[in-house]
Amino acid sequence: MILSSHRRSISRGGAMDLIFGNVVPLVLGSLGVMVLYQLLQRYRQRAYIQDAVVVITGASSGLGKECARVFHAAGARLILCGRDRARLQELVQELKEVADSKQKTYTPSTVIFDLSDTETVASAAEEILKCHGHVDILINNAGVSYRGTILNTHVDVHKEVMGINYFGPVALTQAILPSMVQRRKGHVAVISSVQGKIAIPFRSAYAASKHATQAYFDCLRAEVEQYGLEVSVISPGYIRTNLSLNAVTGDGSKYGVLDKNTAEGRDPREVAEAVLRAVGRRKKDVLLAGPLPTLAVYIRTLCPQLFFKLMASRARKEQRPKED
Ligand SMILES: NC(=O)C1=CN([C@@H]2O[C@H](COP(=O)(O)OP(=O)(O)OC[C@H]3O[C@@H](n4cnc5c(N)ncnc54)[C@H](OP(=O)(O)O)[C@@H]3O)[C@@H](O)[C@H]2O)C=CC1
Ligand SMILES: CCCCCCCCCCCCCCCC(=O)OCC(=O)COP(=O)(O)O
Repeated sequence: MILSSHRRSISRGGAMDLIFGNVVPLVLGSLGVMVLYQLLQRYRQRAYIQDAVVVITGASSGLGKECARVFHAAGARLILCGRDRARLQELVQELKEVADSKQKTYTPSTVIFDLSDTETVASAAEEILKCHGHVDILINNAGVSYRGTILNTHVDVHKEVMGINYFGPVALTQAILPSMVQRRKGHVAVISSVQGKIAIPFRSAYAASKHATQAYFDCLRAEVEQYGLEVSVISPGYIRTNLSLNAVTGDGSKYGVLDKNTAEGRDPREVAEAVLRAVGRRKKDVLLAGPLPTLAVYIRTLCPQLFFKLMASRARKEQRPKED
């Protein structure tokens, strides 16, 4: 009896030795490595953005405006683009007044142009390049959404949405790209959408433009890696902005409604911070969405038949009240 209790205490002692001698140092060591890795990542992210020349399209409102605020606070030399000179100037004034003792910040420049006019996009790109002689990071953010049934949508509306969301960013990217290739340095980011990965009913023009965006920038990433350039496709879910208010409908008129999904969407500031992290960490493809849209993306890939059924039932349900 005494012997067996002695053996038990020896084996308990052995287990304690194992835990304190091996497991605890291993766990603490791993935690330490993780913390160090995180600190290093944060340092690299800060260094990447500080002093970088960052172009943001659609900076006059919503996510673009918040991106301007967070990239400015992170020390970027901003070039803010949009159609509305007065609203961009107001933002520049606001940013000028924000002084941070810890971070060196710069007064942003502005370039005014309409993305749907590809002729002016080329001259706008020249103006952008003249600001600091080069561009480090181009963030293609501007965009417009759409509401309507395919049956009642004029083909010109599809062209309008593709013009702003697809051909505009393509024209701007291609006008700036040669200078990035020449320097063997540069980063092109684009704000796509969950709808660049799945297509939902009554969003044909918008979802098509975002799918095209995803495909174009995936091709670009593959083609420019050899020159040391980075490409990030960022795909958010609903964000609390004016996107639904500004959406176009099938006849080309403005939708003008703040949808419930948009009103209850993520805070644009939070999304802008996630964009800063994604760009700072040179992420190639980021889905910034909740569990349900993320599940929908997986179902579309792994079980397309189920996805198509779900979308058809969604279309029937959404249309019923309007028809009644
Ligand atoms: N809100 C959401 O739920 C989501 C948004 N996104 C994407 O985020 C991006 C930003 O949209 P968000 O901030 O939400 O919406 P907003 O409507 O608030 O902002 C859109 C911006 O795009 C600019 N823009 C629109 N048309 C043109 C044009 N022809 N030429 C130049 N600029 C133009 C607008 O400028 P102006 O002020 O002159 O109209 C505005 O600054 C878009 O690409 C959108 O698809 C992605 C997922 C979800
Ligand atoms: C048996 C399992 C069932 C699981 C159900 C999953 C199906 C859920 C469908 C979810 C659809 C999500 C759509 C998300 C759309 C979105 O976030 O879009 C972002 C935008 O770009 C918003 O633009 P909009 O103009 O549409 O407001």
